[in-house]
Amino acid sequence: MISAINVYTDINELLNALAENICSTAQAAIRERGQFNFVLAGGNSPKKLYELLASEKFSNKIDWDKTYFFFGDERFVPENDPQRNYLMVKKALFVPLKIKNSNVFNVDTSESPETAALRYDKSIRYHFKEKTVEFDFVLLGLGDNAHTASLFPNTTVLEETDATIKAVYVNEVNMYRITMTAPLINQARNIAFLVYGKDKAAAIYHVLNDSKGTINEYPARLISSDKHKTHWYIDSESASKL
Ligand SMILES: O=C1O[C@H](COP(=O)(O)O)[C@@H](O)[C@H](O)[C@H]1O
Repeated sequence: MISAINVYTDINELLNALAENICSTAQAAIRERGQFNFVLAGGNSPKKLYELLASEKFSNKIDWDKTYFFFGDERFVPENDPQRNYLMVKKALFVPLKIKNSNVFNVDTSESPETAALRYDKSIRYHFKEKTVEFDFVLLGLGDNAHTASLFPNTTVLEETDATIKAVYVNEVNMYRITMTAPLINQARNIAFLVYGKDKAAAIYHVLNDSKGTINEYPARLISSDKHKTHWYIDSESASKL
Protein backbone atom coordinates (compact mmCIF):
# COMPACT_ATOMS: atom_id res chain seq x y z
CA MET A 1 0.00 0.00 0.00
CA ILE A 2 1.12 3.52 -0.66
CA SER A 3 2.03 6.18 1.85
CA ALA A 4 -0.05 9.25 2.69
CA ILE A 5 2.38 12.07 3.31
CA ASN A 6 1.22 15.07 5.36
CA VAL A 7 3.73 17.93 5.41
CA TYR A 8 3.41 20.82 7.92
CA THR A 9 5.42 24.01 8.25
CA ASP A 10 4.34 24.40 11.85
CA ILE A 11 5.27 21.63 14.31
CA ASN A 12 2.37 22.46 16.63
CA GLU A 13 -0.07 22.09 13.77
CA LEU A 14 1.56 18.77 12.87
CA LEU A 15 1.33 17.46 16.45
CA ASN A 16 -2.30 18.59 16.77
CA ALA A 17 -3.28 16.85 13.53
CA LEU A 18 -1.59 13.62 14.64
CA ALA A 19 -3.18 13.85 18.11
CA GLU A 20 -6.62 14.30 16.46
CA ASN A 21 -5.99 11.22 14.32
CA ILE A 22 -4.99 9.17 17.39
CA CYS A 23 -8.12 10.33 19.26
CA SER A 24 -10.53 9.48 16.45
CA THR A 25 -8.83 6.10 15.94
CA ALA A 26 -9.07 5.39 19.68
CA GLN A 27 -12.75 6.37 19.81
CA ALA A 28 -13.59 4.11 16.84
CA ALA A 29 -11.57 1.17 18.23
CA ILE A 30 -13.27 1.43 21.62
CA ARG A 31 -16.70 1.76 20.02
CA GLU A 32 -16.14 -1.21 17.69
CA ARG A 33 -13.94 -3.56 19.74
CA GLY A 34 -14.06 -2.26 23.31
CA GLN A 35 -10.40 -1.30 23.60
CA PHE A 36 -7.64 0.73 21.97
CA ASN A 37 -4.29 -0.99 21.51
CA PHE A 38 -1.70 1.72 21.02
CA VAL A 39 1.98 1.09 20.19
CA LEU A 40 4.27 3.94 21.23
CA ALA A 41 7.50 5.14 19.67
CA GLY A 42 10.57 5.95 21.75
CA GLY A 43 13.39 8.42 21.21
CA ASN A 44 12.99 12.20 21.50
CA SER A 45 10.55 13.14 18.74
CA PRO A 46 7.27 11.88 20.29
CA LYS A 47 7.74 13.47 23.73
CA LYS A 48 5.79 16.63 22.78
CA LEU A 49 3.02 14.54 21.24
CA TYR A 50 2.62 12.55 24.46
CA GLU A 51 2.51 15.78 26.48
CA LEU A 52 -0.15 17.09 24.11
CA LEU A 53 -2.27 13.93 24.48
CA ALA A 54 -2.05 14.37 28.26
CA SER A 55 -3.04 18.06 28.05
CA GLU A 56 -6.49 19.49 28.77
CA LYS A 57 -7.20 19.78 25.05
CA PHE A 58 -6.94 16.02 24.39
CA SER A 59 -6.98 14.11 27.66
CA ASN A 60 -10.79 13.85 27.78
CA LYS A 61 -11.10 12.61 24.21
CA ILE A 62 -9.87 9.08 24.94
CA ASP A 63 -11.11 6.54 27.48
CA TRP A 64 -7.68 5.77 28.98
CA ASP A 65 -8.98 2.86 31.08
CA LYS A 66 -9.76 1.08 27.80
CA THR A 67 -6.41 1.98 26.24
CA TYR A 68 -3.49 -0.48 26.33
CA PHE A 69 0.03 0.74 25.66
CA PHE A 70 2.85 -1.19 24.00
CA PHE A 71 6.36 -0.20 22.95
CA GLY A 72 7.54 -0.66 19.38
CA ASP A 73 11.01 -1.06 20.83
CA GLU A 74 12.87 -0.78 24.10
CA ARG A 75 16.50 -0.43 25.02
CA PHE A 76 17.84 -3.48 26.88
CA VAL A 77 19.06 -1.57 29.94
CA PRO A 78 18.10 -1.82 33.64
CA GLU A 79 14.64 -0.75 34.74
CA ASN A 80 15.67 2.72 35.96
CA ASP A 81 18.19 3.56 33.27
CA PRO A 82 17.31 6.97 31.74
CA GLN A 83 17.82 5.53 28.24
CA ARG A 84 14.62 3.51 28.59
CA ASN A 85 11.81 4.58 26.30
CA TYR A 86 9.40 3.61 29.08
CA LEU A 87 10.71 6.33 31.42
CA MET A 88 10.25 9.08 28.85
CA VAL A 89 6.64 8.00 28.21
CA LYS A 90 5.97 7.54 31.93
CA LYS A 91 6.86 11.17 32.60
CA ALA A 92 5.12 12.66 29.55
CA LEU A 93 1.96 10.51 29.45
CA PHE A 94 1.43 7.79 32.06
CA VAL A 95 1.91 9.86 35.21
CA PRO A 96 -0.09 12.93 34.05
CA LEU A 97 -2.97 10.70 32.90
CA LYS A 98 -2.73 8.37 35.93
CA ILE A 99 -2.51 5.33 33.64
CA LYS A 100 -2.78 2.03 35.51
CA ASN A 101 0.32 -0.20 35.36
CA SER A 102 -1.93 -3.05 34.22
CA ASN A 103 -2.63 -1.11 30.98
CA VAL A 104 1.07 -0.79 30.12
CA PHE A 105 3.05 -3.59 28.46
CA ASN A 106 6.48 -2.73 29.79
CA VAL A 107 9.51 -4.76 28.66
CA ASP A 108 11.08 -6.70 31.55
CA THR A 109 14.86 -6.44 31.17
CA SER A 110 15.78 -8.28 34.37
CA GLU A 111 17.01 -11.43 32.59
CA SER A 112 18.58 -12.05 29.16
CA PRO A 113 17.59 -10.09 26.01
CA GLU A 114 16.12 -13.28 24.51
CA THR A 115 14.01 -13.86 27.63
CA ALA A 116 12.83 -10.24 27.54
CA ALA A 117 11.73 -10.65 23.91
CA LEU A 118 9.98 -13.97 24.56
CA ARG A 119 8.13 -12.66 27.64
CA TYR A 120 7.05 -9.47 25.88
CA ASP A 121 5.83 -11.47 22.89
CA LYS A 122 3.95 -13.87 25.17
CA SER A 123 2.25 -11.06 27.09
CA ILE A 124 1.09 -9.46 23.83
CA ARG A 125 -0.28 -12.75 22.49
CA TYR A 126 -2.10 -13.38 25.78
CA HIS A 127 -3.68 -9.91 25.58
CA PHE A 128 -4.88 -10.60 22.02
CA LYS A 129 -6.22 -13.99 23.19
CA GLU A 130 -3.91 -15.85 20.78
CA LYS A 131 -5.69 -14.28 17.78
CA THR A 132 -3.77 -12.31 15.11
CA VAL A 133 -2.08 -9.38 16.80
CA GLU A 134 -3.53 -6.34 15.06
CA PHE A 135 -2.65 -3.17 16.93
CA ASP A 136 -5.06 -0.27 16.44
CA PHE A 137 -2.35 2.35 16.06
CA VAL A 138 1.42 2.02 15.71
CA LEU A 139 3.33 5.27 16.13
CA LEU A 140 6.85 5.16 14.69
CA GLY A 141 9.84 7.48 14.66
CA LEU A 142 12.69 7.58 12.18
CA GLY A 143 16.38 7.81 13.03
CA ASP A 144 18.71 9.88 10.85
CA ASN A 145 20.09 6.51 9.65
CA ALA A 146 16.56 5.49 8.58
CA HIS A 147 16.00 2.99 11.40
CA THR A 148 12.55 2.71 12.89
CA ALA A 149 11.57 0.93 16.13
CA SER A 150 14.90 -0.93 16.64
CA LEU A 151 15.14 -2.10 13.05
CA PHE A 152 18.65 -0.79 12.40
CA PRO A 153 20.63 -0.92 9.14
CA ASN A 154 22.47 -4.17 8.44
CA THR A 155 20.99 -6.17 11.34
CA THR A 156 19.64 -9.73 11.09
CA VAL A 157 16.22 -8.76 12.43
CA LEU A 158 15.48 -7.10 9.07
CA GLU A 159 15.17 -10.59 7.55
CA GLU A 160 12.64 -11.77 10.12
CA THR A 161 9.43 -13.00 8.51
CA ASP A 162 7.49 -13.78 11.69
CA ALA A 163 5.19 -11.22 13.28
CA THR A 164 6.90 -11.28 16.65
CA ILE A 165 9.29 -9.62 19.11
CA LYS A 166 13.05 -10.05 18.75
CA ALA A 167 16.17 -9.22 20.69
CA VAL A 168 18.87 -7.74 18.47
CA TYR A 169 22.39 -6.57 19.24
CA VAL A 170 22.97 -3.24 17.48
CA ASN A 171 26.68 -2.48 16.99
CA GLU A 172 25.89 1.09 16.04
CA VAL A 173 24.57 1.89 19.52
CA ASN A 174 26.52 -0.85 21.30
CA MET A 175 23.56 -2.41 23.07
CA TYR A 176 20.80 -4.97 22.79
CA ARG A 177 17.42 -3.69 21.74
CA ILE A 178 14.05 -5.43 22.01
CA THR A 179 11.94 -4.69 18.95
CA MET A 180 8.72 -5.49 17.13
CA THR A 181 9.53 -7.05 13.78
CA ALA A 182 8.36 -5.38 10.57
CA PRO A 183 5.73 -8.12 9.91
CA LEU A 184 4.21 -7.48 13.35
CA ILE A 185 4.10 -3.71 12.80
CA ASN A 186 2.67 -4.18 9.31
CA GLN A 187 -0.33 -6.11 10.68
CA ALA A 188 -1.57 -2.96 12.46
CA ARG A 189 -4.80 -1.23 11.47
CA ASN A 190 -3.07 2.18 11.43
CA ILE A 191 0.61 3.08 11.15
CA ALA A 192 1.92 6.63 11.42
CA PHE A 193 5.44 8.02 11.33
CA LEU A 194 6.18 11.21 13.25
CA VAL A 195 9.33 12.86 11.89
CA TYR A 196 10.63 16.42 12.05
CA GLY A 197 13.84 18.41 11.77
CA LYS A 198 16.39 18.89 9.00
CA ASP A 199 18.58 16.04 10.37
CA LYS A 200 15.93 13.61 9.11
CA ALA A 201 15.67 14.97 5.54
CA ALA A 202 18.10 12.49 3.95
CA ALA A 203 16.56 9.52 5.77
CA ILE A 204 13.04 10.47 4.62
CA TYR A 205 14.25 10.85 1.05
CA HIS A 206 15.92 7.40 1.07
CA VAL A 207 12.92 5.70 2.65
CA LEU A 208 10.24 7.28 0.47
CA ASN A 209 11.82 8.33 -2.81
CA ASP A 210 15.14 6.63 -3.48
CA SER A 211 14.39 3.83 -5.94
CA LYS A 212 17.91 2.38 -5.53
CA GLY A 213 17.88 2.32 -1.72
CA THR A 214 17.85 -1.11 -0.06
CA ILE A 215 16.16 -2.32 3.09
CA ASN A 216 19.53 -3.10 4.67
CA GLU A 217 20.58 0.51 4.21
CA TYR A 218 17.21 2.12 5.01
CA PRO A 219 15.18 -0.27 7.19
CA ALA A 220 12.06 1.90 7.49
CA ARG A 221 11.36 0.84 3.88
CA LEU A 222 10.14 -2.43 5.41
CA ILE A 223 7.10 -0.71 6.86
CA SER A 224 4.21 -1.23 4.50
CA SER A 225 0.80 -2.69 5.17
CA ASP A 226 -1.08 -4.83 2.61
CA LYS A 227 -4.39 -3.32 3.67
CA HIS A 228 -3.84 0.24 4.87
CA LYS A 229 -1.92 3.36 3.90
CA THR A 230 1.07 4.29 6.06
CA HIS A 231 0.68 7.88 7.23
CA TRP A 232 3.64 10.21 7.48
CA TYR A 233 3.37 13.31 9.67
CA ILE A 234 6.45 15.31 8.76
CA ASP A 235 7.57 18.94 8.79
CA SER A 236 8.82 20.96 5.83
CA GLU A 237 12.45 20.72 6.97
CA SER A 238 12.46 16.92 7.06
CA ALA A 239 10.52 16.91 3.76
CA SER A 240 13.01 19.24 2.04
CA LYS A 241 14.68 16.51 -0.06
CA LEU A 242 11.47 14.89 -1.32
O1 LIG B 1 16.34 4.54 18.98
C1 LIG B 1 15.27 5.02 18.71
O2 LIG B 1 15.19 5.97 17.74
C2 LIG B 1 14.03 6.18 16.96
C3 LIG B 1 14.10 7.63 16.49
O3 LIG B 1 14.27 8.47 17.64
P1 LIG B 1 14.40 10.05 17.60
O4 LIG B 1 15.01 10.42 18.92
O5 LIG B 1 15.30 10.39 16.45
O6 LIG B 1 13.02 10.58 17.45
C4 LIG B 1 12.78 5.87 17.77
O7 LIG B 1 11.66 5.88 16.93
C5 LIG B 1 12.91 4.53 18.49
O8 LIG B 1 11.73 4.20 19.19
C6 LIG B 1 14.04 4.66 19.46
O9 LIG B 1 14.20 3.57 20.33
